[in-house]
Amino acid sequence: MIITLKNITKTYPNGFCAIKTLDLEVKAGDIMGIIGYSGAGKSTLIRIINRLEDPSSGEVIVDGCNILDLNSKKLQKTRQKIGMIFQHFNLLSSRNVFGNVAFALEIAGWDKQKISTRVYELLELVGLKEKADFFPSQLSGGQKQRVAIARALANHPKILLCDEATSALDTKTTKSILELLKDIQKKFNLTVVLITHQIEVVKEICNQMCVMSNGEIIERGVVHQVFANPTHEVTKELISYLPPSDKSHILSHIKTQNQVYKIIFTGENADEPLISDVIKRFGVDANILSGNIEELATENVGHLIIEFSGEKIAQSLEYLKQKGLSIQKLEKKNDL
Ligand SMILES: Nc1ncnc2c1ncn2[C@@H]1O[C@H](COP(=O)(O)OP(=O)(O)OP(=O)(O)O)[C@@H](O)[C@H]1O
Repeated sequence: MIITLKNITKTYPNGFCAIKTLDLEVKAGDIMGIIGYSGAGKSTLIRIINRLEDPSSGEVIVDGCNILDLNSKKLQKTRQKIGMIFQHFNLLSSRNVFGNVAFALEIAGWDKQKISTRVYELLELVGLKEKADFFPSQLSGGQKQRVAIARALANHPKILLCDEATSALDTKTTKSILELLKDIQKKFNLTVVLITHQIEVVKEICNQMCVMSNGEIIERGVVHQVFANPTHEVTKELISYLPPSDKSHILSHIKTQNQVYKIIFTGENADEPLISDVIKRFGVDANILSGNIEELATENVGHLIIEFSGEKIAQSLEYLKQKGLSIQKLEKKNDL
């Protein structure tokens, strides 16, 4: 294990207990997602891993060393092996992109020439070589996070801690930052620990996950196993917020045969077994490719994407239309 937390507790000076006895193990090369609602204790936990926060009791073993035993000089050295990125990027506004990344190397005592080579190497890695002279105020959120990632990687860390790294970003930028994190994890065999309140972040890049609630880990395991069989109510609720799944498999059906339809039903006809009805009546086959129900403020709206086969598809569709369902044939990507 590259990170082991044993019997950790944390009570803040005001007497608030943010972490009640907690154990955590992270294997080298894992991408561990720690998810939970606001106030669960996630930030406190991740900050304990690099001792930005000291626990009230317990042990923090990073790469074989109990970091609670280290004096400040040795701790600083160890921290170079643990990069960190934050929700609000924490860049120095008075320094340009180059200067922000160089800062981590200056502190670590690198010589000037080596700093320059390394900074450009890092900016290349995060796709920002052309922006070396820009100041943080001239960058988008996604670009700022790329600078922060470059800075976090400067000293060749073994571990990268991400504190809500995508929470301030829009969906598309979030995706690109998660892609970048995935790539660099692979490239450098990094161990990544990320905290988030967004379940899609865990789904997108983590292989291991822990769910936190009220200062405790209430569920943990391999991501696909927890998703397949969540046991705790909080986990079930978090997973229920996942947006509808990836559409690539539907696209492959659209390409290979053109009897794919989107069927939309609203509140009043949602409860009738209309699909099994048409299968029986018209002898068609219906392969359900996706389905979801959105609970809107006024009414529930359901979408089914179905691939039909059989002789009487036209009659089946006519029947469903008469029952009040809206039907749209899917012929290309943009129809989805
Ligand atoms: N310095 C502090 N002093 C007292 N209480 C604190 C301190 N920092 C955090 N807390 C409390 O500890 C609890 C856990 O906070 P923490 O920030 O770790 O949770 P979180 O899961 O990261 O939530 P969020 O996503 O909102 O930051 C919260 O109730 C918070 O108010």
